[in-house]
Amino acid sequence: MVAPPIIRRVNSQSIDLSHFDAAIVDLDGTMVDTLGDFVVALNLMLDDLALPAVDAARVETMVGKGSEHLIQSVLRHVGAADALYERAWERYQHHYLAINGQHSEVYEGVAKGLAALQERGLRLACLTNKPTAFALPLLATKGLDGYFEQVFGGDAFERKKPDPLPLLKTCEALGTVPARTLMVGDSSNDAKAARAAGCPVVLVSYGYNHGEPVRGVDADGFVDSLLELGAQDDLPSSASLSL
Ligand SMILES: O=C(O)COP(=O)(O)O
Ligand SMILES: [Mg+2]
Repeated sequence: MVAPPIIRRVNSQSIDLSHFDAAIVDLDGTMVDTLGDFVVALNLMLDDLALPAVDAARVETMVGKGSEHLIQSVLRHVGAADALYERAWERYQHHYLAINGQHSEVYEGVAKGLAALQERGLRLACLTNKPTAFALPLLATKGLDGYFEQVFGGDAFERKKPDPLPLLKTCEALGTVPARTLMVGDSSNDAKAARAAGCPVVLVSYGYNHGEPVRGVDADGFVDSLLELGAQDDLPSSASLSL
């Protein structure tokens, strides 16, 4: 007889932050709405290469798997040859560093949510697929750098999310075990990496999920803001996070 499928318990139980020693927080789409920066830097790059511009709606579906993937996807989208990649990467890096943070906004509830998680005893690391050289100045410009003991970009380890390696390495750096380290992200990339690493995972409802509805992703819970996650015990039970 075929065994019945295991039904994950979702929307049934409030998450208890005392189960966690740390949280690993994603950057783009989770803490900062960086779509504007991506679009501006990419279009300056395309202009330098005499290629047509891309629009924000298209870029949104390509974000989250690191800059290399983003540039390759954009070049393919505008019908450019793969051979242009090296020059495109050099131009993109130049422009991104010059405009980093200028067309981006911190999402509502992020600073308060991070502070609330810390007050509840969780240590924090930021883990993004963005290059570390982009992530560090962005966090500093947005006043978010002080919350994190560790910041790792997409070039910090041999492989990026959705591979579990960056999460396992971040747990190692924090000195925490994956089962007691909560991943907080915005996409299936974060959720897949967390599942494979053995970290529980909560996704925000507002970020970039490769153009797909985020609630279709296999995650342990969804929140509308980081403040909702950090201050959930203060909310009415109907608004509590499910796990
Ligand atoms: O691909 C990116 O640059 C963004 O990555 P993140 O969502 O992991 O921060
Ligand atoms: Mg993200």
